[in-house]
Amino acid sequence: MNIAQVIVDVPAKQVNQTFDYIIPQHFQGVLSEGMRVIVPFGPRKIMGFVIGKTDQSNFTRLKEIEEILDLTPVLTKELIQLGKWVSNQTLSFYITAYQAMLPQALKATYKKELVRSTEEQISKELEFLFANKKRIPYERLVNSPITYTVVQKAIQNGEIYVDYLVKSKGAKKAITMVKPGKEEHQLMEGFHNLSKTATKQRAILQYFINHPSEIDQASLLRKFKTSHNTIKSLTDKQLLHVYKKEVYRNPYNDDNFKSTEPLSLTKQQQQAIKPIKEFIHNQEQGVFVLHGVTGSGKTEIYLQAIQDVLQKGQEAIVLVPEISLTPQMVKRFKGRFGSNVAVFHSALSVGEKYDEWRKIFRKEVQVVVGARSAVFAPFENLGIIIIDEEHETSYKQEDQPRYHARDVAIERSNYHKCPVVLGSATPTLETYARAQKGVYDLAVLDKRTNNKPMPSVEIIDMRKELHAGNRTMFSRTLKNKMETAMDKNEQIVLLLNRRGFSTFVMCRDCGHVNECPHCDIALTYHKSSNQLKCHYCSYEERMPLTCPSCESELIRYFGTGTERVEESLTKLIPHARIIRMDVDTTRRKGSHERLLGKFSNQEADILLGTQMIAKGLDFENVTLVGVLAADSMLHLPDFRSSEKTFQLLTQVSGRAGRHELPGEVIIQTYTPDHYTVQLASQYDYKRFFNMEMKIRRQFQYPPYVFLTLITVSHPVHAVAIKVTQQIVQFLSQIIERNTTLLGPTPSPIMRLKNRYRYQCMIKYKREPNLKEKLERVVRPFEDQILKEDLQIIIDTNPYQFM
Ligand SMILES: Nc1ncnc2c1ncn2[C@@H]1O[C@H](COP(=O)(O)OP(=O)(O)OP(=O)(O)O)[C@@H](O)[C@H]1O
Ligand SMILES: [Zn+2]
Ligand SMILES: [Zn+2]
Repeated sequence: MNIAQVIVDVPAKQVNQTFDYIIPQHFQGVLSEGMRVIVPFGPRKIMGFVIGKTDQSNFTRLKEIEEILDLTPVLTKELIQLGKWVSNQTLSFYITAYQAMLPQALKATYKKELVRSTEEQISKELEFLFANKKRIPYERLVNSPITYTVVQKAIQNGEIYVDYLVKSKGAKKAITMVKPGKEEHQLMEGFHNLSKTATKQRAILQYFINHPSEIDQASLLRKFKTSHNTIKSLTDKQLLHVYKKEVYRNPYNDDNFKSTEPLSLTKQQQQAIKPIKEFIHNQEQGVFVLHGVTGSGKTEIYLQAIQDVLQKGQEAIVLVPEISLTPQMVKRFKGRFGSNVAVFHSALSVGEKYDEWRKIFRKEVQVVVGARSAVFAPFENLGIIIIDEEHETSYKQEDQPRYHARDVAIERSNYHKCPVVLGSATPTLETYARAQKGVYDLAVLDKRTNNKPMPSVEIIDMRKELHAGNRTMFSRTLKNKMETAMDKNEQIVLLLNRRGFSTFVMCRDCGHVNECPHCDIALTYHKSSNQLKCHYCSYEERMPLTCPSCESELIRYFGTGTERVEESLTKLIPHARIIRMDVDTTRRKGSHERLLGKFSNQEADILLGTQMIAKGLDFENVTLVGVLAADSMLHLPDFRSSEKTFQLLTQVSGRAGRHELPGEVIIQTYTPDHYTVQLASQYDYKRFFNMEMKIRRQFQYPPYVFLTLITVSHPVHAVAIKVTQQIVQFLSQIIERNTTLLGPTPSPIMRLKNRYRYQCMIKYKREPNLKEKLERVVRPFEDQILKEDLQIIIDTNPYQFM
């Protein structure tokens, strides 16, 4: 087996295959599948993954592997297979799939350098450029006045050459440590030999005589208020030894978590966990839907199931949505399993993520809690995969590879023969339908663990408020209830359901709306900076004083951003202490935690925020939840808009009355009779499911059919249309008779970042070889994609339709 099959780091259709390389003698015992290597590719050197080894190649004149980047494979055998599967499922390149499975730190970076290969005199310009160095960065040449002809000639004469370097991004963190370099009696001897005036050296040596163990250099220097020189004098005498020690960055200080014991389960919890435990015990694959109302103790079930898995010596993956990966959540897992838990969170730095990954890689932890990509954790003996809030759309990656973590989890569970648990108070229709059909097992928790009823919900018709002359965005009922709650020192959560509308600027005279010059979308007004921003391409401009179209001065902003709500709330209840949480106030690292911490310490009465406050939060003192504009996303061009609204209303209602104090919910809406609002207020998931399924059947949407969305974009309008037309035409010839083809239609946001976007949708029940058909459809455009900035995005499980 002296030939390696390598997937190279070039995401392009033409190289989406393995390439054969000879494994040189000195690597033969060492190199194995799953390792990263450096290989020559054309004139360059690039990174690649070895995914197979063989004795024979169909190609002659193979090149040799240049270097090995790992001594232990970073991809397990299972993950190599899984990467192929992901790439096939999502129609993405192998290299893209493999890279999505690994921490960013393991991605390669490339550097070009100019190297001098002769001691002889070279041309004056080049001598100057090299300035006595043997190697210089290529950029120095690019930024110099030297012509390429001069360089080319020097290369032809063999005076210099271009070298391509490949590096791993990942930096292990190392700190400098100091320890005694000799036995105690020798240190004593050294101490006596030191000059009386070398007080610092004496003090430090005395310290090591008393504490003969290692200490990090920084603390040592601090302790003795001295410099490196003191230590150097001692190491020169070999009395001390200085060395580097690799450490993990520790974003979560494990000592801060109070350890918790398993709770004794309620009857319902016991019933729910029993079959899961059996599957764990029998090493059986199966998918469990844990349908439990908010506060019903789903998390405790996860914890106790994991405990069984750990006792068997196996490992567990827990996926939670990005925004509910709060310190509260981490605390619950670390509280139970201590430092046996790695945490994957997008707020971690590249280095921190790499460290968490290495804990798994080196088998130092058995549990990982993390957002979507944690589903690829390189465990080799998985005993359970849990997906909390399984309905969350953030489990779908909206970039290549467009995988859904749920599908990956199920694929992995087949390999490991272990259960998957999908937990939610509002499962997706797809998941619940499968549970009803018996494809998945269903466990139900319909009571809260505190045995309190779900908080009562009152729907407020905002049209009536308007008729009664209330022009604020707070109904009279909500205002009164907020004041009552504050009088009792209780706390309030206010959700502004903002998706789908924001604060835009309009001229009252001519109706002109300020739009982004690159996208077909209104600009959003940001009060704090007095700027208009595009939320899609980050274009920004100052808020104009007059209308750009008619020069009227009556240009105003409309809509309800969180900033405006905060402002009018302050006017309405001047003594309210408000914490606002939205993308603007939580951008900085740690600010999310800080704001929640403040609210939890009751330093504020009202937590006002967007979607990000709806999930997972558990505050004892919250008795009132208000939803402003509950219906704002009901009318988006997305067949899941009702489902998403139902999920959001249920989630946010679940934040009230979770402990001793009873809770209350106020939903403000302009469509009080909509079945989504009505059924959410009654916590009637079953009826909502049935209603919504009827509609899905009538209009032929998932779960009755499967969808594939093709989006074509190009800077030239006519090209985008034409290509989409051609695709539709071609597709219509090869798809099944019962399959529906919609389009070409302009995407809901037709122009984005100066690209025109058209789409077509395939709705099908059975479409054999669809992936292959899609590839065939795109093939004629490959040249245009490469050379003309044409983009064709195929999503075989779309969640975004804008
Ligand atoms: N068996 C039990 N006995 C007593 N208390 C319990 C039990 N199980 C869970 N709890 C407590 O009940 C509360 C709600 O439980 P948990 O947060 O697990 O519910 P959940 O279903 O995950 O809620 P949500 O979906 O709203 O996040 C927690 O404070 C938890 O500690
Ligand atoms: Zn105007
Ligand atoms: Zn824009």
